[in-house]
Amino acid sequence: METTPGNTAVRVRGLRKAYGSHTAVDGVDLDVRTGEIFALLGPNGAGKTTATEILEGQRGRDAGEVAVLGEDPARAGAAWRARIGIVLQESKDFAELTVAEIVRHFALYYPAPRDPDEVIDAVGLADKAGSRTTQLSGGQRRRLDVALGILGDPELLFLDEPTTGFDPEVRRRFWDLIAGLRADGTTILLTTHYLDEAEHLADRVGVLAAGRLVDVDTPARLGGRHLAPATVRWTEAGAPQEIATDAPTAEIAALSARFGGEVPGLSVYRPSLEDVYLTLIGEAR
Ligand SMILES: Nc1ncnc2c1ncn2[C@@H]1O[C@H](COP(=O)(O)OP(=O)(O)OP(=O)(O)O)[C@@H](O)[C@H]1O
Repeated sequence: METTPGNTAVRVRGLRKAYGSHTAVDGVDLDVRTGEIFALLGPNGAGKTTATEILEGQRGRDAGEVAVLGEDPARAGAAWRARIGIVLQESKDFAELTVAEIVRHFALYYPAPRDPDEVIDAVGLADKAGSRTTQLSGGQRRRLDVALGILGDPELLFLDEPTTGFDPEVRRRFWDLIAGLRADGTTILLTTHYLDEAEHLADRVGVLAAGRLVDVDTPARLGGRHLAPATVRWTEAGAPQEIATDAPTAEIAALSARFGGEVPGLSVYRPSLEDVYLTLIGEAR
C-alpha cells in the first residue's frame, strides 16, 4: 500500500470551503509530515474543525487539492478509512455497554485491529474495563474515545480538542499516551485551545485565523519567538526595573557585579507560545 509521497502524511494546497456567503477555510496550504505531531491552533470559528473534517473525508470542499495518506479523502474508500483514526470533540453514547464490550465490538470493524485488552490498558482504563460508560468520569470517557480512535492501529490519528475538561494529572498522563503513539510511528493531527499542550506535544504548530494559515513552525520558533529579545527584570532602590536584551546572561553578570552578588527580584522573561499566538491572531484581524 502506498504510504505517502515524500514522507508527507497530509498535503493540502489552496483548500477552500464556504458556508453560504461565509468563507470558513480560505486558501490553506498545509503539509503534515509522516511521524510528526502537528497541532492546529486558532480561535473559535477559525475553521479548524471544517479543515480537519475535510481531511477526514467527512466534509466536502469547494476548491483545492487534498491528499491524506496519498489519497483524496473525498474519493477514498474503506481501505483508506481503516488507516486513519478519528477522535471527535463529542463522545458517542453507548449507555448500556461496558468499556470492554465497546472496544471489542468496534475492533470487528477493522481489518487488522490492535488487541482490545492492550488498547484498554494503553489508555489507562484496565480497571474500568467492566464499567458502563455512564459510570465513567469525563476524562475516562475521553480515554475511551482515544481507545476507539487507535483501535484500528491507524497511521494517522486526528485528535480534536482531546483534553478538554481533564484535570492536570490526567492531562499529563494523556500527553504521555499521545507521545507514546508518536514514538510507535503514528502521525497525529491535533487541534487544541491549550497552548501548553501544543508546546508539550507538537513537533510543529499551525495557526489558523479567519480561515487562513498565518504561520507554521516549531513551538520554539513560531512567530519569530526565538528571535525576540529577552526581558531582564530586577528591583533597585525599591522600584521595578527592566531591560530588553539579546544578551540576558551578560546583563545579569553586569547586574550581579554591580550588586556584589545576588540581584534583588531577578527574573528573565521570554515571550511564551501564548504571547506569540495572541500576536499572530491579533495581526490577522
Ligand atoms: N455546518 C455549518 N454551516 C454553516 N456555517 C458553519 C458550519 N460549520 C461551521 N460553520 C462556520 O464556519 C466557521 C468555522 O467553523 P469551524 O467549526 O470550522 O471553526 P473552529 O476553528 O473549529 O472553531 P472552534 O474552535 O470553536 O471549534 C465558523 O464561522 C462557523 O460558524
